[in-house]
Amino acid sequence: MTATDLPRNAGLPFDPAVVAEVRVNTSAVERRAATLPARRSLKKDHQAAWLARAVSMIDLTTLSGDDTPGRVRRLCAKALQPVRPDLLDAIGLPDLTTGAVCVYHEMVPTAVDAVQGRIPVAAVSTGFPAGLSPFHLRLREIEESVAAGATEIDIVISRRHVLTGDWQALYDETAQMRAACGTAHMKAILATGELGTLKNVARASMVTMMAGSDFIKTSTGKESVNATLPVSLIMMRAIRSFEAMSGFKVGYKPAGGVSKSKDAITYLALLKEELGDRWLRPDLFRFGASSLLGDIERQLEHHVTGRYSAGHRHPAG
Ligand SMILES: O=C[C@H](O)COP(=O)(O)O
Repeated sequence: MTATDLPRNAGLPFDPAVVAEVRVNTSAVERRAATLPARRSLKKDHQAAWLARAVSMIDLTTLSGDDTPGRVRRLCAKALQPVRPDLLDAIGLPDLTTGAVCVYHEMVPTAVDAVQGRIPVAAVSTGFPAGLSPFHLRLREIEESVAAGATEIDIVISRRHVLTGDWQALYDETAQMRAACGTAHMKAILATGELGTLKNVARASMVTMMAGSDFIKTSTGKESVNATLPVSLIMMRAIRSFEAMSGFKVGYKPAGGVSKSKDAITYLALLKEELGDRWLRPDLFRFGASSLLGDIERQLEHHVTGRYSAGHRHPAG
């Protein structure tokens, strides 16, 4: 598990008033998100350091039907040494690893063996990505992933509970999943691209945090719309409200489609502005990404040598 000095989110009893009070000004959110990529709240001179920071917060992911132990071992090797040592030396950084690796349940033993406890192994459990397998089997899958050595579990919520407004059912389901995780940290994937409205994203964020999620995460990477800036703004503000209400800091994980260094920097700038510096650490922030690392390594090489090399020289897995 990632080192942290923070208490885990113990959750709060379900309170329908919290859901009823959620307000979202969609056009203001969209306007603010649209201005972000152009702004420079992270200084350009510090870009290499920010990119290295981003690497330390990647959940390096492979979630494909054709995953093999060989692919997962390569992914883990990359996660343990994500940036070439000569580049790291040149930017004056010591050791660097990604935040975690993220794999399907069946690949957990391979990943656990490959990372040798140096970084956490996260498993997507609970019938990922649709989350429509029988509920008792979803709980069982969590328990088996934890027994196999996963110390982080990325669960998927039942989108229908959001779409039908059954907030109590969403709370109960999430709380039972959190209990099944035991000491493993739980990231609740909202699949925001399937929730219809930003207001639903805000409400689902509050309910899954009340139910004890350690992180809230945007997407499986399999929806037609995955992480976006407006959704991130909404989820970060929900995290801020939840902290004000409960005293607990919950982590944030945008996932799916974040593949460029400049996008990663934009997310970090938003995070810094909305939640502050404490969130800029792997215990409170992760990128769920399969190809972002390759682009960051290219940018770091450019920073050091002034040249770009071909993307295939920096394979992500
Ligand atoms: O959680 C992680 C996502 O599945 C990765 O999505 P990506 O392949 O678009 O980076």
